[in-house]
Amino acid sequence: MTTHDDDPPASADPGEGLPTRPLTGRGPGRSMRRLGRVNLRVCEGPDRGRELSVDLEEKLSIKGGRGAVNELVLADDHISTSHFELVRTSRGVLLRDLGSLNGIYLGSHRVREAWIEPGTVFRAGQTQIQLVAAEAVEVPLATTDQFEELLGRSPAMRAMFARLERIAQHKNPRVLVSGETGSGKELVARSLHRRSARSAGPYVARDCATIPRELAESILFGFRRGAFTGAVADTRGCFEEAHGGTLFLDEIGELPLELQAKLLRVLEQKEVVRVGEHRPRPVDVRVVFATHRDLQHMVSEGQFREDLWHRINGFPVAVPPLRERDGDVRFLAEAFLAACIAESGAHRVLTEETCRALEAHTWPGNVRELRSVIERAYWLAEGDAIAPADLDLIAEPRGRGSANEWFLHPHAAAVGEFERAYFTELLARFPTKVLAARAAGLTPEGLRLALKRLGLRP
Ligand SMILES: Nc1ncnc2c1ncn2[C@@H]1O[C@H](COP(=O)(O)OP(=O)(O)OP(=O)(O)O)[C@@H](O)[C@H]1O
Repeated sequence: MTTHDDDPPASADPGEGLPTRPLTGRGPGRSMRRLGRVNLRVCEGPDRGRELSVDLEEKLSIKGGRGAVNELVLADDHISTSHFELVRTSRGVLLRDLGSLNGIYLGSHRVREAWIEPGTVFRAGQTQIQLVAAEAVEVPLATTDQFEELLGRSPAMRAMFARLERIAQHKNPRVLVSGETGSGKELVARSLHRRSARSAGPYVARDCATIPRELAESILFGFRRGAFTGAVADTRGCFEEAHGGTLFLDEIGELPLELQAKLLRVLEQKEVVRVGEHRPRPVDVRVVFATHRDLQHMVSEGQFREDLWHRINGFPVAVPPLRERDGDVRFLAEAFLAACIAESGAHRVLTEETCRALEAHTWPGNVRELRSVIERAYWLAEGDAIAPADLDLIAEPRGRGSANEWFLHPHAAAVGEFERAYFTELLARFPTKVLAARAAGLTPEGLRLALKRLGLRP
């Protein structure tokens, strides 16, 4: 996530390297050791002898498969286009099957995912690959527990703040923010804008998942009066609205393929052509993209343009899931509670037991879920102290409790819990919300409303 940013990432243009400035200007940055460079060697199969060395600090994961977009491109016919990945986690290197046809094997065991150590050999198709080394690197940490509106005191978040600080100073970085739903991607974009030299300019946010397909081009690039039925006046698109500032394009993976080509042109030429016009209009916009999907995987599957992926992936920022932020649940809970008190005046406190219940929870809806749990508990609590029962949480990891455990909770809480687990899993399984809605037997609007009701999506 956070890098020694003196070196631009491999996918960035020359000259796009991040400036080497102090991290916050509020004292020297500290650092932590985190998994960094990973070396792989192909020891058996058509690519035998191939070696790969990747900085996981920058790349976050290494993918292997036959598709050209993988870091480790393999010629083995028994390997899928997008076969496996090695991911940096707080526990080490996680090997994960990406839904391949023939699977991955550790010895004779087929595994879906496993933590592997240097020296481990795994097999994909007829190819054997060894994790030769996994080295720790020193990662700078911000010395504050806040980056504009983003709060966090865990090392994972302070490492991200340090990286954001450097990106914010950059003239025109291409930032791709990834992270689970509700983890704070939009807040990253807004905070980057506020910290940048463009902060006096406009900040415009658009969620590509909610733009109707037939209107997408005119919403992004604008249209001329009379260009289509209902186009009653010349109208700017969001690129023009964000001129001089920042445009945040959320859920970029949901943009239809034909529009991805047009978007790429706009990014390269820095000008838009409104629907119904021919005249290009210059736009000076810093675009921050976000996704909760694995875009690289989508590229392998032909669902996302490879050239656009390279174009937008200049500076990847991975927002860690809340469950990987040591100490942040309590810190954020107290901050959200303080905001409720400031707004309505009634004093409440979280008991020690309540804090422990919050920390035991896995937070599939991440910070958004935590925020809505605290806000709900604040209003439901009968006395000054917010008790664990006011949280309406089930202590077991979501969706994995046995049927017997569901009966220990009131019907409404159990159903809500099930629904949150169901929709979180649904979103993780399908590349687009349209497909997710279809699988759930809902309209896209029905899905949106359900997610909103459950506090899983805006
Ligand atoms: N680090 C943080 N500090 C304070 N508030 C946060 C933080 N991260 C997220 N939030 C709050 O959590 C909610 C969800 O954040 P946000 O909308 O940025 O998430 P997201 O990842 O963009 O969600 P989605 O995937 O649904 O688009 C917002 O209310 C936001 O203010």
